Amino acid sequence: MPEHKRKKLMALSSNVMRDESDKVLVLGQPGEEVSLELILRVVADVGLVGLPNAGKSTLLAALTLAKPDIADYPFTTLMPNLGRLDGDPNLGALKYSSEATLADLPGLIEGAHLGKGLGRNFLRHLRRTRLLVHVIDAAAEDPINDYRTVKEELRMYNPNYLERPYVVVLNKIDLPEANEKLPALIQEISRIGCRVTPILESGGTLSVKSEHTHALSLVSNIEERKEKQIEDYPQPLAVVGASVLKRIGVSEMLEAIRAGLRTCQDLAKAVK
Ligand SMILES: Nc1nc2c(ncn2[C@@H]2O[C@H](COP(=O)(O)OP(=O)(O)OP(=O)(O)O)[C@@H](O)[C@H]2O)c(=O)[nH]1
Ligand SMILES: [Mg+2]
Repeated sequence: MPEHKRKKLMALSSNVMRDESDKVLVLGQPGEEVSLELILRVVADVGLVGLPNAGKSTLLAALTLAKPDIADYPFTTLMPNLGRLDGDPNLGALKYSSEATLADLPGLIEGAHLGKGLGRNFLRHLRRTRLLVHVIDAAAEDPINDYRTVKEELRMYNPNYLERPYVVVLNKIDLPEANEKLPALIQEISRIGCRVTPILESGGTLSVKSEHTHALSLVSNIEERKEKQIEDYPQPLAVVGASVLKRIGVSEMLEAIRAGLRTCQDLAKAVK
């Protein structure tokens, strides 16, 4: 380095010194240490939710090429699994617009929003989904209670999740205990999300309104100030019985999911 440049450099910095061979050395500055926690959120169109062992991973494997672990014990899935749903071939050239990514999440249990089971960590993965699919083991002792538990956990984590369009799959109908109660379950689940709300009409007469939750905006202020219960959120777009393991009702289920995705697209267009 020419002498004049070296002088200039030394004048500019207090951290400059020379070694024996007259080389200019610039002293290092103290470094900075940072520890970063990066939070990953998967981007999927459809989120599969349900209690452990309901058959979420089996469903993902039935509809996509994903190969998630499937086993007869709870909490088989510890991290979300993703699978790609092919576009609907009936749509011809529009086929690709009907492709979707499905996320199979770990099972939820009561108290998950407080950290029980696998906790609330994976619930964030639902944030960017457009459609939810509730997977219920219809052969379980009390499937309605299981369904309510999952909805309640979603509500406690983020009430917006209950506003999201959803389809309910009553799984394991190959088992006689599920098959027998299927019609009653479909009826009961379709009803939840459709509270019969007494409202005061403008004339002051009391009437009963059994419409979609959004009608609640009409309800008196006192009613509105109360915390929303799961009955006050939208009804399912569809409730279907299936056995994803034995491939019974899978095409009907797929049609319900595709129709749900179309509804989401229409809703998104309407908002734009
Ligand atoms: N009989 C019957 N069994 C099923 C059906 N679908 C899934 N199973 C079984 O139910 C068990 C649980 O299935 P998984 O797909 O691992 O359930 P999961 O909801 O992903 O469970 P977690 O990952 O623990 O939340 C497995 O033994 C499956 O073979 C079905 O339609 N009928
Ligand atoms: Mg699983």
